[in-house]
Amino acid sequence: MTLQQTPAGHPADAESGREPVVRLSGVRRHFGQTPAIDGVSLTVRKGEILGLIGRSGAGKSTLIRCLNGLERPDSGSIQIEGREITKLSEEELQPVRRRIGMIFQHFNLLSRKTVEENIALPLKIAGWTKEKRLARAAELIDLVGLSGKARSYPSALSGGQKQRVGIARALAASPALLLSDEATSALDPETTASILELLKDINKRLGVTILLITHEMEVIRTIADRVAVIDAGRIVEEGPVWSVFANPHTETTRNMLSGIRPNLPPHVAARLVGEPSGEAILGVDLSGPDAGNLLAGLSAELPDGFRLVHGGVDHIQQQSVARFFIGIPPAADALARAIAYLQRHGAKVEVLGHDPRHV
Ligand SMILES: Nc1ncnc2c1ncn2[C@@H]1O[C@H](COP(=O)(O)OP(=O)(O)OP(=O)(O)O)[C@@H](O)[C@H]1O
Repeated sequence: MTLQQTPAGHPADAESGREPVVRLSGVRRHFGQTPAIDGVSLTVRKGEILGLIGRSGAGKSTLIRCLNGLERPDSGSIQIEGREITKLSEEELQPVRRRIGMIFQHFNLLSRKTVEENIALPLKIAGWTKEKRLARAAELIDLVGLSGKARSYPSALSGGQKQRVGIARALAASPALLLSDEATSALDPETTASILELLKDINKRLGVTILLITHEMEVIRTIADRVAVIDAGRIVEEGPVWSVFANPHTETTRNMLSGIRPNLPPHVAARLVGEPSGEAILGVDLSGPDAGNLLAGLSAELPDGFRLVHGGVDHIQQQSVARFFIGIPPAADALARAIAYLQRHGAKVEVLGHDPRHV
């Protein structure tokens, strides 16, 4: 069994003590026979970053539209800061929408307005005076690292800078929730990293709650506290990011993780056979403080040693998450000893087959 420890002081510890900003319960939305959202229950708590990940067509956009009242669910409950929104009129929805700041994949900036005007726009709509709007915009321009760009137009900005304007605009009216809809999907890896760092920094410094919708696990890995996986309109898995990475329970999650989690190299997998012939190839998963020392201990346990085929130790939310593929030589009791040792240390072990090339 893989250890399921929660690191001391991690946000997940305090989760139950924090009030929900968003609470969905049994939300359904069908389009004809197609269930876009099929009974989703999900809570985003104050101050956390929840990553919602799913493939194209999984139901992410429909969920966002239900959250900001653009779409009404067929059934179920949606609460924003404790207020049920599913039955509200258009007019009653306005103040609720102002509690949600949104950032978009293509930034949605007004090209004829300057950076400060774009940022101040939600405040103009909310009735702030010009003086207050510009003071708030100046504060936010500094916060998102765009000092000196107040009078620039979007066309003079890079993609990353445009998204910084989008973030500042979303934060202008101090929303309860920042809803990020594929906000880094149009950016290169380096710019993505800097935008995610900014979001994390804002979350830490201002305590802003973030719901991050993405189809990229790397985004979740970089900044989320918890992850929920959506597939065909249902939440199929949910938990602290390190825990879901260490021990994904569903095929959907494993597929979404496949690009960033070590896998047995295909050329090795192709030559594995079932009958004991040559090295036994083991898949080993372990998370927690022992993960980094596991192989050193195994080598002391096996007089003929073993072969590291692939894998390593990852560090997610200050947790060590190890995933190795190792070859155990076909010596007398080596396989049984290796499995006993690994399981004694809490690792999840799977015999994947035998490699006749290594005898
Ligand atoms: N207005 C609509 N009319 C009919 N079907 C719809 C409508 N909106 C969404 N759907 C269907 O609902 C399902 C979920 O779609 P949705 O757009 O919410 O997924 P998604 O996860 O956001 O996908 P993507 O990442 O590609 O935007 C899909 O099968 C889609 O075809």
